[in-house]
Amino acid sequence: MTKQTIKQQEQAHLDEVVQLIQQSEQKMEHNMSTAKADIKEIDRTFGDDVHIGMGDDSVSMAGALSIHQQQQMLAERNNSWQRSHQQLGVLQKLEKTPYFARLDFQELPTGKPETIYIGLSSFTDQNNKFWVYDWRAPISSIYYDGDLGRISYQTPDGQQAVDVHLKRQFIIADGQIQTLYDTAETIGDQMLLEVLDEKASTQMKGIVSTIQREQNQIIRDTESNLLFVQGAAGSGKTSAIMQRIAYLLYRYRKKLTSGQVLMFSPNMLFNDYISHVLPEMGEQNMVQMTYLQYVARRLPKMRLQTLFEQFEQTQQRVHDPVANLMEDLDFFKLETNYAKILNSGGVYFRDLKFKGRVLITKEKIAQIYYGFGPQYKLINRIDGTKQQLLKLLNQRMGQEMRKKWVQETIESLSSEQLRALYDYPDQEFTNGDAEQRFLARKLVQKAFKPLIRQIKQNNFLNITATYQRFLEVVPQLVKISHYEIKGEQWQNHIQEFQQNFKEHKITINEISPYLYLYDLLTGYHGDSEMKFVFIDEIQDYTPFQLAYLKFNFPRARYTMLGDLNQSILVQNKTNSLLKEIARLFDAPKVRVVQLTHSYRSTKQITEFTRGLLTHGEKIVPFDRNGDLPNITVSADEPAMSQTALTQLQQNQADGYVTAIITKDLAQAQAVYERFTAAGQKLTLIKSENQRLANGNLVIPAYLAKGLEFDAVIMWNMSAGQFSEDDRQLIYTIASRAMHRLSILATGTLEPIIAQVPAQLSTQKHS
Ligand SMILES: Nc1ncnc2c1ncn2[C@@H]1O[C@H](COP(=O)(O)OP(=O)(O)OP(=O)(O)O)[C@@H](O)[C@H]1O
Repeated sequence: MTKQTIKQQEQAHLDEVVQLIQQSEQKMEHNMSTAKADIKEIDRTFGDDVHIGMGDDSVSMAGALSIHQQQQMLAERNNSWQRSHQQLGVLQKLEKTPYFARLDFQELPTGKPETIYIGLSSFTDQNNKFWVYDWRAPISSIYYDGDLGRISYQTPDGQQAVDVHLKRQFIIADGQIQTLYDTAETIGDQMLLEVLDEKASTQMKGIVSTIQREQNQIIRDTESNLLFVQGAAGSGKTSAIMQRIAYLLYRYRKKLTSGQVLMFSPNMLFNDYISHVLPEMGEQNMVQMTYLQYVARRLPKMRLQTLFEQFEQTQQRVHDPVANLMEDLDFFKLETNYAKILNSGGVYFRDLKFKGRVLITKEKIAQIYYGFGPQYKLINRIDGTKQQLLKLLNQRMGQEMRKKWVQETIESLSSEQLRALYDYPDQEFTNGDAEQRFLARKLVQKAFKPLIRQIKQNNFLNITATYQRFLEVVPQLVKISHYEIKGEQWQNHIQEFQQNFKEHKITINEISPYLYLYDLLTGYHGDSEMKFVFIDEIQDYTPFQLAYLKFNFPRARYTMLGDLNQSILVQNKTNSLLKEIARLFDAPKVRVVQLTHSYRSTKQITEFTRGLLTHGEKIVPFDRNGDLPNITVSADEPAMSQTALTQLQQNQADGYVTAIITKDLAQAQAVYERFTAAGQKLTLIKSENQRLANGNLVIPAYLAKGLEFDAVIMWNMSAGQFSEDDRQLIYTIASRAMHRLSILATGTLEPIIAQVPAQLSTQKHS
């Protein structure tokens, strides 16, 4: 059959499917309008009935019954409307692109030949005939996993073998087949090439139709408790986890809600970037947060270091042994063990005060807390203390009732306020004294309420003093010299913590151990509702933070993704990170997947960026061609600006949107000002709270994390700007470019860039 005839036949099939989808849409619209009319009708009758029932100030029995029935009907109709509305949304998407692949196969050993089509979601007609299969259905996995021939796939009843005869891919737009490929007849992946050649946008794209085999393992993994994905820049880690979430929501659809899936992402800008992917696939978004947000909301009165400050600090910090210790898994363990010591001493308390007076002293509280026997755990101790304190408070009630303020308050109350204190109107008392006592008790009870709340919320614990004490004894618990920390350095650290605390500030390194100690003391066991936790850009987390997350979501299965070549916030530690994390999980349930292919950039850009790394051998570029990266070394800054401007205009003429990426915010700001003064329109991205704008941007490196752009201009890659520790930062910046990469410098080029083999780029001076 000629390609043309095949296309005609496929178009005829597509037309049939589109028509059926349209019929289904009409049915949904009809359902919606009936539901709407019913709702209106019920509303009207509902109103009438209430009116009838209101005759004697209370609703009659008959009225009440029908109201109840009608409310139920109303809810049912509303649900029906909602359901149809949602299904209509899916159908409307499906109508434009009903499917992207066709498979012809035969179940082995004795099945009949079958043909199925695969799309974003399934579509069945009135007779329950499947016209389109959801890409997440078990059978669809043969599209992603296999070539032609014999292959088996996992069904709910076990493995099923099939013989695949045909695997056809389609690009369909608005119900028309643009192109189709039979994968056996193409070299490389044509469809992938077409998709990757497209322009970047401010929203991440779904990759359902071109998921690669190595990515599919990640998406469909249901066995691992820790799935650790190491992948080069642009290898589709983030894309794959978005698909994985959609897959899990489908696979466990009755048991898992999107609220039980949590994703930690590098910054909020990135959250915005990926926020459309799941809704596009007809699923709700998971819960999304940054680590900073997660910990900061536990201490709302403290000011936590921002991402910006954290980045600037990492830049300045050459080698900080104190931070190295505090970021370590050993420190987490040390703290865990310290909790045992706290059973015999070391917990500090606060006085419980009432109207400026100390009602229960901290010494008294300590006596209660440590009065429980050694068999008590911290959680029992705190519970026991709470109970005793509440009891004590109750005993103090009698004393308090005799205080002058009580009598004075009673006298000052209006008769209305007094009435509000009685249990019921016209309450009777044996005599005036009894009434006075009753009122006094009521008043004191009311006044004690905040105190009771404080007790229940553990406010009698002095967590800061307890934490500080912990820091003080650290040198007795561990040889800090092993971490190259001098006694004096540790003392300085404690003072810094104290000083910060006075100013209501806390650093990112301190907040996790601080909260962990609080959790240990109060017996918090974490949120066991969360079923799946995803952590993107894992290389920017410390082992301590990861251990703390694991503690917070003890029943969750974890997917962690990262590129150990791209760590920009944590230095020196990345190689041991995986080993350290794996120690937190059961070895048989840990799976490590390496993604080696890089899809984002052209072959030329990937080969160049690979050259920036000392261990970049494992990165395999996708065979998509473009210009060699161009490097221009200018004599001075004005010349560099001019080169940037010319490049920007060239990119624009070629239809590429450009991001100028700078080392830090100050430089981004300077570029922005200079370009705006020269009349060039540019958006400055200076905070993660911003939205990504369309058009050309200037953005500091730490905010460009995880994003991608048609063209990237790396600003000021001059010698002296960076240190050897910044190799990963430079790699991260360069690997944001999809189609074109330009590198600018003044004077001498940064050595890390200069050592990349000369044939991988073009170079000139200006
Ligand atoms: N299977 C695929 N089909 C089509 N496009 C893909 C596929 N895999 C990755 N891509 C594209 O490659 C680009 C990079 O993907 P993604 O951002 O997920 O990579 P990443 O590994 O998270 O990168 P980084 O670590 O550099 O941020 C995106 O444009 C994505 O759409």
